[in-house]
Amino acid sequence: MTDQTQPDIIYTKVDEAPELASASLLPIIRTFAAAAGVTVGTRDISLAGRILAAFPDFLSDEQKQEDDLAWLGKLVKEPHANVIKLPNISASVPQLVAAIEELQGQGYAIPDYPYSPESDAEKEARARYDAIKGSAVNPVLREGNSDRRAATAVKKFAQANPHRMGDWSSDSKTRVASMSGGDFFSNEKSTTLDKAATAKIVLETADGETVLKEGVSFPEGTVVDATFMSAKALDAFLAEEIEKTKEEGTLFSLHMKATMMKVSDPIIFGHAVKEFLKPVFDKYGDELKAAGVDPSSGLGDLLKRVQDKPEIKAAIDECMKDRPAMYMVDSGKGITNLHVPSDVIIDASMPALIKNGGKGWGPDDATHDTNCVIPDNSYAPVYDETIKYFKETGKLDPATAGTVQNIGLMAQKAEEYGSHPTTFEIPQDGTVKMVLDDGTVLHEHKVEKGDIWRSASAKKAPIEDWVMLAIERQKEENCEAIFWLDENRAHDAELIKFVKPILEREGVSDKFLIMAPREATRQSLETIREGKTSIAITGNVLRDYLTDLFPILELATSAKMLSIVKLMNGGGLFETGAGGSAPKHVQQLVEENHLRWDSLGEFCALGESLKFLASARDNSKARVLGKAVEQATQGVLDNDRSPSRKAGEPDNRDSHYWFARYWAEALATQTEDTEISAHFAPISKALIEGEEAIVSELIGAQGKPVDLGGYYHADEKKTSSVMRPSKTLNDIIG
Ligand SMILES: NC(=O)C1=CN([C@@H]2O[C@H](COP(=O)(O)OP(=O)(O)OC[C@H]3O[C@@H](n4cnc5c(N)ncnc54)[C@H](OP(=O)(O)O)[C@@H]3O)[C@@H](O)[C@H]2O)C=CC1
Ligand SMILES: O=C(O)CCC(=O)C(=O)O
Ligand SMILES: [Mg+2]
Repeated sequence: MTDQTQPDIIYTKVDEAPELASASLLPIIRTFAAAAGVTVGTRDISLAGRILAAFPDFLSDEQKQEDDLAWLGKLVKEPHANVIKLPNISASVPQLVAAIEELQGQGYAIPDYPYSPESDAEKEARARYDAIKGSAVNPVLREGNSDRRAATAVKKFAQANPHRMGDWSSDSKTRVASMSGGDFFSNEKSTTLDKAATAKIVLETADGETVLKEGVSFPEGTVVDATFMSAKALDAFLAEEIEKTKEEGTLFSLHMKATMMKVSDPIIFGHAVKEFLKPVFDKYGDELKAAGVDPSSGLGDLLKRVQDKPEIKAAIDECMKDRPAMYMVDSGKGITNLHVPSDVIIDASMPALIKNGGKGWGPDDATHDTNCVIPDNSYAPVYDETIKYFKETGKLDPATAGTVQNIGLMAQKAEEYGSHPTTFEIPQDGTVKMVLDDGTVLHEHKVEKGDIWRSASAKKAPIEDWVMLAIERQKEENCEAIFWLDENRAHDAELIKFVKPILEREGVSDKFLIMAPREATRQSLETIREGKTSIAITGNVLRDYLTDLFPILELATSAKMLSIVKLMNGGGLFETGAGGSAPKHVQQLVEENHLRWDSLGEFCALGESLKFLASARDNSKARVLGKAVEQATQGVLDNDRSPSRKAGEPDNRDSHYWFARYWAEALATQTEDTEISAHFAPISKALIEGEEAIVSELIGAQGKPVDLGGYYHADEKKTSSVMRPSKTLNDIIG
């Protein structure tokens, strides 16, 4: 990889709503950048693209696709990397299967997803699909720690235009339920290695020793954790909460991260499906198994598989009558919380419920108080405390609230999000041991069949980089800064041993607090209620949770966040917002040709990427472009040009027109680079003069269903024609 062969900026091709938005925005970015000699390339990290790249041996030469994720994985370790990363699908099994079927229907002869692989070929296909499953992109690209916050302009806009917040009442029955023991939190052990080591993980049983994993290598200074969740304790807890929910008259809801915790959380989700339908599984367990039912694929998949089994269907209906009402994903279509493991994702689902005053949607298409089941106690206290705080003090006022920024430990697959290769569903009662090459038993746990055992780790260099990033950010903001670490949790206690000496060495110990997540939650909420800023310095999971929770409370969405990954080898990865790919937005576009996706995250990331290019390569034209992007973003906010939610009103495409117009205007009127101003003067003029035609062409396109030629692998030409319906605008952009 050399600078000469590579575009200055790589913009990622993704899925769903952000990819639709790119069809309209990327041509604008490319045209504008080209005028300043900046090149923008694309690399495909979409689910369909990653599937095709994994099966070259099943495809014709024209169908073959390069493995762009592997290419990007190398790029992010190079000092000149400059990547704009949009959110992509982290696929659950049902999503993966749907994408495979769509591709097969388009003539790509890839293998079916083998649910229970038997032959070597099936095992091989399954291994390739498993590598694509879940959050398979972010951990590869995130070779640095995370800095997420609302840009000042975005925060000011939210304060001036506060969104609606649901009221909280002190007698709300909404609550968080977590296990009272036997969970990952209570079983955790953690040690920091004083020298480099290689470990194996074994299960000792009455029948002998099974090697679960070998050759797990750790550099010196790695914090290595091991823990497990007891299957029995989990089932007892779920059974009790189902009963309690019914007594309390609330909605039953389960909040997991089956995408990012792609091994452990689908298993926990499966336990909930099984427990909810316990009488059915007790009576028809064998038949369900024979029909290929895997509870971790959800109720939706189960119902499909028993379509022609009236007796089981009747038993399910009977059981459901006796169960509490469920929190719904789509009450109109009967899609429940337990239908698909990737539908309810905790980072987005809990904040949305909290923003709505603790109410979830029920099967009656009305909102109700909800029991939020989050089995493990490691991070559930954050939501529990938030809910308690709002019950006590009432809702937050976005017009006056301050902001919580985040510095997250993320690099090199830090903590739980890197634990997939070392997570196991225990096949037999016994003892799991993690043994180092010198024979030391690092960790051991007595386990039972079905328990979920896992080891997670965090490396020294990323930890140190994270603490230094926090120090830098605190200096910049000069505000409250809290390490969300619990001295009574094994892993956190190890991290504190890194944090304290660095703070002392840098002479800044007095600028930082160290608080357990529950206490830090309350403290931060009190701080922002006073209109002030707090920096949350957290591990990887809380990075994920908090950068949806606080933005959703403060700005209504995490899509508007600035999300910077300062790559450890010097490059920059600029993520667009902190949220996902908004499948509901695609549904609306397909039905009524209105895309409510807000590209503010893309605008912010583009500005940062150009500024980074300017300083990393001393490129003054990129600096001019970047500054103008900031002005254009400000223009979109000041003039309220963000997309509306309703068809017939300005949408994502309109916001891109205004972004282009303000960008061109800023470039035409700046005086730093006369070549650029001369180039953009006529473009700016054309965009201003074309307003009436462009706006009416864009609005005129809305209101009718559209065909994109696919969902996971849409037709590029069709998508482009849907997303670029204004001839006047297209003629100007070229
Ligand atoms: N970085 C990444 O790559 C990430 C990927 N994901 C993936 O995204 C998919 C969907 O995840 P989900 O949990 O539903 O979360 P999403 O963030 O995609 O959606 C939740 C809701 O947030 C709102 N929203 C999100 N982005 C925008 C935006 N740009 N403009 C306006 N509103 C927005 C929408 O609300 P409304 O419907 O009310 O308009 C949306 O329905 C999954 O496949 C998941 O794995 C999730 C998080 C991060
Ligand atoms: O990688 C994913 O699946 C989700 C990422 C995410 O939610 C985040 O980084 O905030
Ligand atoms: Mg997230």
